[in-house]
Amino acid sequence: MAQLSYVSGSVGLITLQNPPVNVLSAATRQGIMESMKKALNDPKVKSVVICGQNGVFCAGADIKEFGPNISGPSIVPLIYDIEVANKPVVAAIEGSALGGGLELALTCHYRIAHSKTRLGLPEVTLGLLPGAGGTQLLPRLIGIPASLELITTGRHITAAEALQLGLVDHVTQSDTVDSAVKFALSVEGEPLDSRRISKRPCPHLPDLDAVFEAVMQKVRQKFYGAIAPIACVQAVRAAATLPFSEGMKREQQLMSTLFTSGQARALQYSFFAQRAVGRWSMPSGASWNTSKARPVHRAAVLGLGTMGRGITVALAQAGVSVVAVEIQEKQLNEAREHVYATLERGAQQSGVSPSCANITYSHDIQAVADVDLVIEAVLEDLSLKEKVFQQLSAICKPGTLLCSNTSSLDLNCLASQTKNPELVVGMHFFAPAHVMKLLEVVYGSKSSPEAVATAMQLGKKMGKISVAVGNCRGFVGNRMLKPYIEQSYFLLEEGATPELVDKALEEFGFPMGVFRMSDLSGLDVGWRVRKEDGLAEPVGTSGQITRLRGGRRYSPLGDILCEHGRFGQKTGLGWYQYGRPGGRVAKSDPWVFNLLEEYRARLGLTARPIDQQEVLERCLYSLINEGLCILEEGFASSPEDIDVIYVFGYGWPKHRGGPMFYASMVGLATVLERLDHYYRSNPDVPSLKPCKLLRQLVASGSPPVHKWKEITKKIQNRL
Ligand SMILES: CCC/C=C/C(=O)SCCNC(=O)CCNC(=O)[C@H](O)C(C)(C)COP(=O)([O-])OP(=O)([O-])OC[C@H]1O[C@@H](n2cnc3c(N)ncnc32)[C@H](O)[C@@H]1OP(=O)([O-])[O-]
Repeated sequence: MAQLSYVSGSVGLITLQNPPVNVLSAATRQGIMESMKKALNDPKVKSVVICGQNGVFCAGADIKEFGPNISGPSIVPLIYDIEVANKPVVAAIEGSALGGGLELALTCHYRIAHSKTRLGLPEVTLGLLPGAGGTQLLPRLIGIPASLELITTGRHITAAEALQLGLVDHVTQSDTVDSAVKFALSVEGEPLDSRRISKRPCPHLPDLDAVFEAVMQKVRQKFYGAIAPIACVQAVRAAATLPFSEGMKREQQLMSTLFTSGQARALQYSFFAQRAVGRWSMPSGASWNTSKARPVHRAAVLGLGTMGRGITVALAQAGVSVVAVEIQEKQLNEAREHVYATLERGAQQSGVSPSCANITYSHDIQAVADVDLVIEAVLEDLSLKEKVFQQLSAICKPGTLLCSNTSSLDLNCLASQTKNPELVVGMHFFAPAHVMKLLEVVYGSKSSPEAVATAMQLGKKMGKISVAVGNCRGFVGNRMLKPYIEQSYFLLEEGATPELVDKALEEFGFPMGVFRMSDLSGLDVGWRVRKEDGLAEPVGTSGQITRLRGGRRYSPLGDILCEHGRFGQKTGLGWYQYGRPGGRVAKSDPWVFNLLEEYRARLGLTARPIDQQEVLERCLYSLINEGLCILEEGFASSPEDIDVIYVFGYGWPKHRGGPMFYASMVGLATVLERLDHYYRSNPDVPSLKPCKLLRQLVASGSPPVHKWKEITKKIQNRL
């Protein structure tokens, strides 16, 4: 797991060998310890170089080993043996040096990095802090402000930025190990005291208290409810105010609290869940390892509204050549400018040249004739989309994949309009499409595994986290949102205000509560769907309001707002007031309070006090219940799929893992008991009726999330 070899006469070369990313597993730690000892005791060795196998230095501690029973030598003493070594130790960094991997490099006396390396201390994203001395060493090397930024965000930086910050000594474009070995030879015999970072004082900062206070405030706001970023600030403060050994003790204290926290478990679960969704499967048994993706060199985007523009940007940034088609000339010109400006901005931020050359524009649908894949992003109207799919099927070369960005329409209807329904899949992006990480790849009843594999791979190329899901109404994300929104309306009828509901959800950790979010995305979107479904009926002058539609409880409150032209931020009025159309700052609106009072009076409803706990239980547990139904019905293949969708597409707080993980943390029996309770008092709300899978999971002793699949399979086999 770590191998010592001898090069250039006097250099001991220690190579970490733990594929794929050389994490510091027990065996690797043992290997480093033994190799170091051997190299330092060998009189022939005058200097040491540490590198990683296969072009990766080290991705840090082995997250899989985290738990109460870690075996093998612990990291801290191991890497400090390196710092105190009396022979120069040089880190040859390439690929990644992250977390414990960067801490290992920090205890080396010199750091040589390849220009393509990414470095960082991402522990905070796993609910931890850099607990192998990172919080004490980094500030001594690069100063407090830069360390605070890197440690509290976990951001990965380039080698160029690392050089600028003084984190590495030299950046090379050529062979890293060769460069490090040459460098090691050049420093053999030189004094090492000044190279030991722990011996350095932390650079002085005159307004220390003010800096820490400001950062703490920022962190509390930005990572609302997350404990790790706060502990990170506290640990760096220890570096600024205490001697090294005392600072290390403080780091360990803070780390031990985080290590066993529920937030750390949730974030580490999420780390593996993000990777697990790539191992997708379909109910037919087809899966990622039996299906081959086709190459996509040239793609087309059809319809250049907000979504189409974002998708064009994302494709171009991924290096895919794009044909962007918009029938309306004015819209096409606007889109061209918008896409160009977005690419320019993105290029400025990332320091690379913009990818505008990759895009050609056309107002003629025939322009898609020779592309490998089309993403349709026209208006969300079934008959329009059906027509477009008929045209695409006639125009495109044989084998072109036809994808729809629909967020809710039946993919099978679109596929049925084409000659080759097996080539049709959904690619449901989230706005803004070039920013949001999530992509739902939707397979219909005829989609081929090859088509799914291609869309999944293209998503990855675009930097998305792609999740394969089945073709049910609203797919996974929007389907689960429906009962969540429905409950929030019912809560208003019963006595809550938009402010109360939003506060409960925002304190839970959502960036926006349900009403602020509806105002942002536009109330008219849901209204149009409800009208198509025959649910939204005008209240009319008679003032007759029916709260039971199709045998289910229904709240027309959202429809009433739309009838008053209150579509949210874009009209300046929605559940809140925004001062002007397009305004962003939500203010309470007495009009809404009056509406609610009149509405309740008209229906003879008495407002009752509603607390935040009830808001959370009703909104979140009904959403969780829907997620479990989706699993039961096989439209998602694992709880990880659902959790990743919610964290990366719907603002579910990362440190709560996702709805399925959260349910298991709360206790499935509790979720079941509360749903039973609410369903008893609301028998006309089917989404509160606990699903079979939930009952089955509780009856099976509430197994952890990764074991749910066994029970889901049993239910599906019985269905
Ligand atoms: C006192 C202690 C203080 C220190 C704490 C730490 O260091 S905390 C750690 C701080 N470090 C981090 O947070 C770094 C986390 N890692 C990363 O950010 C990325 O993996 C990468 C950028 C290194 C490579 O990206 P890429 O897209 O090329 O590849 P990929 O992402 O697909 O990974 C390939 C495989 O390796 C697996 N695996 C990876 N890392 C770890 C790990 N640390 N552990 C275990 N496993 C890990 C990953 O699950 C996947 O396995 P699968 O699914 O094939 O079975």
